[in-house]
Amino acid sequence: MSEEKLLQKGISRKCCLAQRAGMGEKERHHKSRLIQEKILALPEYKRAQAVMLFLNFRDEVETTDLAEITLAMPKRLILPRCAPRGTLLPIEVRNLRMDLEPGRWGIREPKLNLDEIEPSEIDLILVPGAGFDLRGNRVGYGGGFYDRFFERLKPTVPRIAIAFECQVVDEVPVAEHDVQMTMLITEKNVYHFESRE
Ligand SMILES: Nc1nc2c(c(=O)[nH]1)N(C=O)[C@@H](CNc1ccc(C(=O)N[C@@H](CCC(=O)O)C(=O)O)cc1)CN2
Ligand SMILES: Nc1ncnc2c1ncn2[C@@H]1O[C@H](COP(=O)(O)OP(=O)(O)OP(=O)(O)O)[C@@H](O)[C@H]1O
Repeated sequence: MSEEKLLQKGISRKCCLAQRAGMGEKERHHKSRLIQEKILALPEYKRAQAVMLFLNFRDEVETTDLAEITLAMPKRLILPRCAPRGTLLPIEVRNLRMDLEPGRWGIREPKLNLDEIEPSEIDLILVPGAGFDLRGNRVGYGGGFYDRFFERLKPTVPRIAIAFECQVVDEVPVAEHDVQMTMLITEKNVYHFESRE
């Protein structure tokens, strides 16, 4: 990635995260609930048998209840574990109280003794991010974890980003490796993106 692109991404990330950090606890909780309701109503979610979700850390959209609901449906719940060199391991979780431990950065991650699944088993992936634009571009925390992981999924798997409306900006800088989102869910909207291909 070019020096300039890296710099642009850094600025965009900081800007979006500052917006998100400006929200109060109550506001975040309320908006997270609205986002969860929108996800539960999606045909893509209803259809999916195996859902890859993430558990929120820092001031992200809260996803713990959605994880519990997914297990209760019952659907298969897959959570990411960070591994070296920007790799995400998809691990199946059956019990949120028993199966998690704090990983790098304090993110709640599946324990390593649990089953790692094949990415091809995933029907739907819910994606975190720092900022998004309305073309489906995403900027994350800069680890490149998700872009690398998307390459391992079936191309038909919907990539559904979750964020607060305040994380949506006019334009997010894009690099060659960046994979476009299929949808973005905020507390206000469900955005569908057309594929660039
Ligand atoms: N809830 C959740 N889980 C997730 C992600 C996420 O965005 N949200 N990730 C999405 O990819 C991965 C974790 N990615 C991360 C990448 C960088 C940093 C981070 O704090 N980086 C430092 C700077 C670099 C470093 O220390 O190596 C920083 O920002 O201060 C944190 C998480 C996998 N799990
Ligand atoms: N598919 C890929 N193959 C090789 N390198 C990649 C790939 N995706 C990202 N990278 C590298 O990873 C680093 C971070 O990329 P980028 O800034 O796009 O991450 P991000 O999308 O913000 O992070 P994350 O997905 O962890 O939230 C860059 O140096 C980039 O070149």
